[in-house]
Amino acid sequence: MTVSRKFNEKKTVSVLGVDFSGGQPKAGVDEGPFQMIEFGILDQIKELGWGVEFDGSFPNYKKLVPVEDPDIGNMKHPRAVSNVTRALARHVRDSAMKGNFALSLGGDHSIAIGTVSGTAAVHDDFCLIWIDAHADINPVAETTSGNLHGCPISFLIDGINKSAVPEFEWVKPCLTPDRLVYIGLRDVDIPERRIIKELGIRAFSMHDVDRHGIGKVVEMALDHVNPHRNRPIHLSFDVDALDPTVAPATGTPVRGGLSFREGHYICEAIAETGLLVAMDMVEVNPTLGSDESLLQTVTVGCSLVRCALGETLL
Ligand SMILES: NC(=[NH2+])NCCC[C@H](N)C(=O)O
Ligand SMILES: [Mn+2]
Ligand SMILES: [Mn+2]
Repeated sequence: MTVSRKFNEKKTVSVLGVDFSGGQPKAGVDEGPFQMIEFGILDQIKELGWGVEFDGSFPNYKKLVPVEDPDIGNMKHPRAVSNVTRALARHVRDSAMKGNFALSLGGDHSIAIGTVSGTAAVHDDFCLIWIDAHADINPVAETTSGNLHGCPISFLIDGINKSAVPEFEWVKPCLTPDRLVYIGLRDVDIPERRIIKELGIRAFSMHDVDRHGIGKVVEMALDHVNPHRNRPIHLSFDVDALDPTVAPATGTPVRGGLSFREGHYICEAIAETGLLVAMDMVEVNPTLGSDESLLQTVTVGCSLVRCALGETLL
């Protein structure tokens, strides 16, 4: 049975700028939200007919980064990631509670520990659509890089991290494997492959995009996580899902990614469902590469957000 539910009736976006880079080693990704705001994302959202709630003094996440933060096992900056994502989870939850669309501008992808937890606190039957070159589901005991932006989903699904990390005890597993789907994968680590297989997580790699075309892939992805089109959707978009020729300014680029149109198509098709309640736009690193590649990447990040808010729907 298809239950019709209405989201976003308020048509208001809470914009959360997450100036955080501690989930990976390259400085600059914390500048992502400033750049997108400078580029005019707030006015662009208003022009689409949405109200915008934005706390201009957002560069507060950095303040939550402790001075001393030694590794725990292989994990780098664990307390910083925990503190920031914990605060962010509350902000996203409070926004969702008000009936707002929660737009989180990163920052590296570790912030999804917080954004997804925040969505889950209000929309317990949500599904998660993860657009990325990477699977970001490394168990913290098995990450070889130790960078927590490669691990966020391992905290969100019960049983992936075998032993509890006290610093992250606040994170409640809030997602089931059947409510997660990936699109764009092409650089997946060995432990990640095992988990995807073991848990039966549906993953559409670039190979699948080539084979079926993006239209069919998005349809299959939605049929899987949202068969009755009644679950609220959280979209977590890592800009490195796009091909590096389209989005060069990012910390872990991987060749052979989504085209400009494929990336935008995903956002448009999800917007069309009317079920999108939250979005993350992450891994935009304006300090990597030339001025031109910075502008290109910030521009594409903003236009993906606009498409997810319905810009290109007639
Ligand atoms: N959000 C990202 N860009 N993640 C990249 C992760 C790369 C690699 N799998 C790692 O765990 O280190
Ligand atoms: Mn990635
Ligand atoms: Mn990612």
